[in-house]
Amino acid sequence: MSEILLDVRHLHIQFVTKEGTIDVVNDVSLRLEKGQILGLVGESGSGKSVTGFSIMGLIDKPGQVVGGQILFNGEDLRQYNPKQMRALRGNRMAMIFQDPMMTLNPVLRIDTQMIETIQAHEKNVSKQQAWERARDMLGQMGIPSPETRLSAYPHQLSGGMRQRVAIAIALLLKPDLIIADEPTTALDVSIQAQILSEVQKLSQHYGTALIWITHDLSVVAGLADHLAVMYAGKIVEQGTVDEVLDNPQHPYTVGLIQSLPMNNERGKRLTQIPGITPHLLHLPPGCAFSTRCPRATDQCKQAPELQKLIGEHSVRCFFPNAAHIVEVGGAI
Ligand SMILES: Nc1ncnc2c1ncn2[C@@H]1O[C@H](COP(=O)(O)OP(=O)(O)OP(=O)(O)O)[C@@H](O)[C@H]1O
Repeated sequence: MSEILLDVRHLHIQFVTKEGTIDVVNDVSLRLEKGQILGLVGESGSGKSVTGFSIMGLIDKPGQVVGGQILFNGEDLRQYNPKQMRALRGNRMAMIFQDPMMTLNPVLRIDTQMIETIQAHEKNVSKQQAWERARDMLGQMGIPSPETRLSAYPHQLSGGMRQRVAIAIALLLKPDLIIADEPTTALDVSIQAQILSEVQKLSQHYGTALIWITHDLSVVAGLADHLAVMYAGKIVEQGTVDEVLDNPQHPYTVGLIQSLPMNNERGKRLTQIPGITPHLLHLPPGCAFSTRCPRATDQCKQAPELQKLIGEHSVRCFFPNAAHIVEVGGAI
């Protein structure tokens, strides 16, 4: 039987700004089994990072989780106090960021940082044992001559190496869950591909589940088992990678897939989703995508619920691509 690691139910997060209260994440539900990889995809500002931060208990004023549940190994993290959350972070769950310096301390050598991470969470591990574990983890992250790199300071490493070290630190305590917020976006494509493949191998090896946040569908297409597509704070489509990519139902997902370079003919301009993401304070009534949507009708002035389709697939649209779908369930 599969074991559910993370079960986010109807998450609702608001930011209070001078202009008004904004629902930055609204009715987001996500499930992740142990060891699974979920790609959380959407344009800038769609609420992906805020969702990730809320799972880690890192939402701060003016933001607030105002509704929903975040169940991790069956326990509701919204009931945890800051001390309990700190113990969980770094130990059972970790986060990696676009900028590895969010994880790394610029004035400490890599070995010091890695040994401290292990010894802060595990008693009875000697310095030598911790050093060996650090060395092995750097090696597994594809870092050549890890012994030498361990005595380096972060600024002595390239951007790609720094990110590998940050990922190695996140993996050191073999957490159940890592949330990766665009960690390869700033790197060149070949280094990005190497890092993705190493992370995928290590996640399988250690049974670590991953939420990989990205605006780039092509990054997660070969990495994730499941995809959730966000638009303006809501999940508009989710399912297994094959369900979503082979059979996209929401017009926004269709647009994201069509705009991938691999789906465009050489020499032609890239296909783009028309229009821009509306500001969250000024969303159109009903479906937030309706102003950019080729399928929109008057009905879309009402807000569609997430509808279950076949398998694990679901979509938030009155007019999914689903002429062939025989069994469309009720709202989730
Ligand atoms: N401190 C803050 N105060 C007010 N609004 C915020 C704050 N942090 C985030 N937001 C708003 O929350 C919304 C979601 O932001 P979030 O960073 O989660 O988007 P994203 O999909 O991860 O995009 P990006 O890839 O640009 O980070 C955005 O509209 C953003 O303006």
